Amino acid sequence: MKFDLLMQHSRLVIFHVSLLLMAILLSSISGEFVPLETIEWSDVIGEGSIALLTIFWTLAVIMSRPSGKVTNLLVIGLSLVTFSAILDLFDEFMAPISAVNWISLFESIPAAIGMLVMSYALYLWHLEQLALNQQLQRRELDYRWHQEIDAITLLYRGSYWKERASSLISNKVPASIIVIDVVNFSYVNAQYGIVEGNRILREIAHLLLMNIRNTDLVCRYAGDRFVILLPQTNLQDAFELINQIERSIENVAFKPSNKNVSLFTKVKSVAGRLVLTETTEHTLSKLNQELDTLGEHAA
Ligand SMILES: Nc1nc2c(ncn2[C@@H]2O[C@H](COP(=O)(O)OP(=O)(O)OP(=O)(O)O)[C@@H](O)[C@H]2O)c(=O)[nH]1
Repeated sequence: MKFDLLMQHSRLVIFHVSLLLMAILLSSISGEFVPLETIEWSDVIGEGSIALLTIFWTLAVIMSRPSGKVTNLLVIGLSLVTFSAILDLFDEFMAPISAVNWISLFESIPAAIGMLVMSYALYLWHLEQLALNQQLQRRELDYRWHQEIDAITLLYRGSYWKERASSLISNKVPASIIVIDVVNFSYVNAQYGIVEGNRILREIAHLLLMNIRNTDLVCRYAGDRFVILLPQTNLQDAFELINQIERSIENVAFKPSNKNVSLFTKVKSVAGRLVLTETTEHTLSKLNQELDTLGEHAA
């Protein structure tokens, strides 16, 4: 949960607190306190828990989600349910002072509307999640392991790649491998600083993702080195992909911030087969050695 999101959603916070206060105010002007011995404490615990939990869920939504329609609708729906829950709770402590218990009319209607609004919000959330899953597809092969995500490029780390490659070996799925290294990356760091270097690594990761298919997996291997797993792909297609990747990266003009310059980056790459009879470490180590001895494609 991020507390800065609480500030960013200040209007939603004000809306939720206002409804909460309005429910307390309405309850207090519509009735008078009943003697303690007539209170049903089991009802108080049940209804109080609902009120507290809806407040907690609202806070959780506000502190976890970015601004937008889904967040607004979730908070509006939850606030209406909280409103009804507070009226319901106070109902246990107060007896109506007028003949018509108009408060009870308010008890269920906001909750019903709130549930409808939340159902629509959850439907939109589902659509949003489908779009996010699509974006994630080329970042994860067939299962999610969030602690293995590299914070700079948001790609999975090499260990995840090895895990997925070993799984292909166990299932005897043929595959090709590409290892990519940014040429002269230490120059970028020295010239523009580590923060800009990180940004360029992130941009290169995006370009790599753009170049691969949904069935492929690209991971950050280490430093300025990336590794791609291409299931059911022959070596010729892997070399074709290398060509496309190298061309797409060398044609992009990166713009380091605060400098009016364009930075062109190059990568060098090698491709090989995933060998079903040896460990992924061994195959990768051979490809890394080949990459280290490779003459730079860059000028
Ligand atoms: N900004 C940034 N730099 C990193 C990160 N990890 C490694 N590096 C830098 O990447 C550079 C890698 O250096 P080298 O392995 O010599 O590679 P190179 O300078 O690209 O040289 P060649 O590969 O021979 O072309 C070093 O300067 C590291 O400091 C990182 O997470 N962020």
